Amino acid sequence: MGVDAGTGSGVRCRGLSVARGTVAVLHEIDLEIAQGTWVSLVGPNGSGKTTLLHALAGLVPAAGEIELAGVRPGSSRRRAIARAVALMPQRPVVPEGTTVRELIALGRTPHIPRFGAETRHDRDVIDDIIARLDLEELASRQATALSGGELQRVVLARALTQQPQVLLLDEPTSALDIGHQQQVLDLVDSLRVEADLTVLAAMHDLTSAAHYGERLVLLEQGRIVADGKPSEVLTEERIDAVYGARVEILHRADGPAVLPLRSRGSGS
Ligand SMILES: Nc1ncnc2c1ncn2[C@@H]1O[C@H](COP(=O)(O)OP(=O)(O)OP(=O)(O)O)[C@@H](O)[C@H]1O
Repeated sequence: MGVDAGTGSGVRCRGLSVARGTVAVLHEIDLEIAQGTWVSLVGPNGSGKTTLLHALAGLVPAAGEIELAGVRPGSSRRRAIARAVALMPQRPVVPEGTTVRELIALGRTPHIPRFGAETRHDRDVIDDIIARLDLEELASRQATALSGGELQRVVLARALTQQPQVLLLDEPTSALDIGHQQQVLDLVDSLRVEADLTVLAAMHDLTSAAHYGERLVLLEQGRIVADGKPSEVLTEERIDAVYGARVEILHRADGPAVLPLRSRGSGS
């Protein structure tokens, strides 16, 4: 069965399954994301969020049909995939001896012809993203000497200079303070609007996931167990059943907020 035409620059997968060794990690995932939409991917530790993002990016072998922005990770050329799709990994690999600017500039690689050099346009894209993430003061530093939160913003900058049509984010704010969390999520959202970018972001903070994603996809043990508007997916009963967590959902105008509750009898 082929993937239907017409995903535009969105994401579509059908029957996506991934096995690690003999263990099935993702089971027949069907997912369709319209171009320009932000979908937040949530689920407990080990539910398969990273594996799904890596399978969509073509980094792990997967069975099933996958198409992102018109490319198929299993059969398209690496360069074509890299022009269409950027992944911000949870655990970035930083080459020794690389400055922050050099690391960010790597995002332009798929746009620079082989044996070619950075053009004025490439430099403008890099400078714009560096400015929008307030990274100017870090630009000449060694990337290996950054704090966890600084590195996370630099790795996002690299993904953004790639100017992808689909952006896959793996817990993009896990190391960031609350101010930088807002800065990063607001920047991604404004780029989504400006460039009609499609965003799939694995996030543990359910409130942020609900406020930025117009849709939430909830994974549990490698299967999608809920997919819909944040207010539909995030119920107290479901969070208890899937995460084993007691929470209160606060219904706010800009989306549900998830308040963890201290268990009765804990503390003094
Ligand atoms: N290379 C691997 N070899 C064996 N098992 C793996 C491998 N990579 C992932 N897994 C297993 O696959 C399952 C899904 O892992 P994955 O990292 O996708 O989950 P996750 O939802 O991103 O988790 P977290 O929220 O903890 O980051 C886990 O049980 C994990 O141990």
